[in-house]
Amino acid sequence: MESLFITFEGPEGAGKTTIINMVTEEFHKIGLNFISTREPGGIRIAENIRNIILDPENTEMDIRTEALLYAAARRQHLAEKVLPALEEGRIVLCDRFIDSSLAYQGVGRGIGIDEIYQINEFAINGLMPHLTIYFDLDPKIGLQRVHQADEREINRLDLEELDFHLKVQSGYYEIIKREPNRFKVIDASRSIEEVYEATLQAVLEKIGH
Ligand SMILES: Nc1ncnc2c1ncn2[C@@H]1O[C@H](COP(=O)(O)OP(=O)(O)OP(=O)(O)O)[C@@H](O)[C@H]1O
Ligand SMILES: Cc1cn([C@H]2C[C@H](O)[C@@H](COP(=O)(O)O)O2)c(=O)[nH]c1=O
Repeated sequence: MESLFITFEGPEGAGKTTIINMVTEEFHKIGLNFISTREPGGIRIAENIRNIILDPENTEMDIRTEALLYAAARRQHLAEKVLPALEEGRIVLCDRFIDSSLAYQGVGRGIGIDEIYQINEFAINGLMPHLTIYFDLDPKIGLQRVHQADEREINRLDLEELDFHLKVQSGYYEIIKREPNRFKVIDASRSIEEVYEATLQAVLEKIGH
């Protein structure tokens, strides 16, 4: 089977982790050759960078430093984990990728989508996802879910004002408008089961299964 790079995007608490775990279980059952990973993180160095970025105590972090740290974590994760898996012909499921930087740093922080793309181009060297699932959810509902979830630690980005998260959402909408063919938008306000079914269908269709 041909390698495929599939990413999952959306606001806080949209259900990405929940649904990726369910898709992963199904992929194991079907016997697909895949890995499931996340950004920022997925490997030791990138998890260390993640801890620095998301530590609620790091309130003094400059927004460009933040953007560069996400890009650095992305590069290491690609070099160490994603690219080798793709080269071996595997499917890669990734919780967040460059679109998070474009939406959060580009629009949420106000640096600009094109500026953030430029610094990330050095990290990704042309690699873009074949399919990106966007979990569409009102950021207010997503934040409520996150604050109610016992297992989820509240990080520095979660603590941003609602206005920041609304800007992030508008950033995602702008990126989707620019590249409509790469995205599959899924209504994430439905039940977990419904969101899972819609996601699985979109992913299997892309894989040709
Ligand atoms: N469709 C849904 N309806 C109601 N609750 C949901 C739904 N999907 C996920 N949840 C719950 O919302 C919380 C956040 O879900 P999850 O961690 O999967 O989101 P996420 O998109 O990975 O969030 P983040 O990116 O902020 O880590 C969890 O408690 C999860 O059980
Ligand atoms: C990759 C990436 C992520 N972010 C933000 C988005 C979230 O607030 C956190 C990651 O936490 P999650 O629980 O794993 O979703 O980081 C970002 O601002 N820019 C990025 O490039």
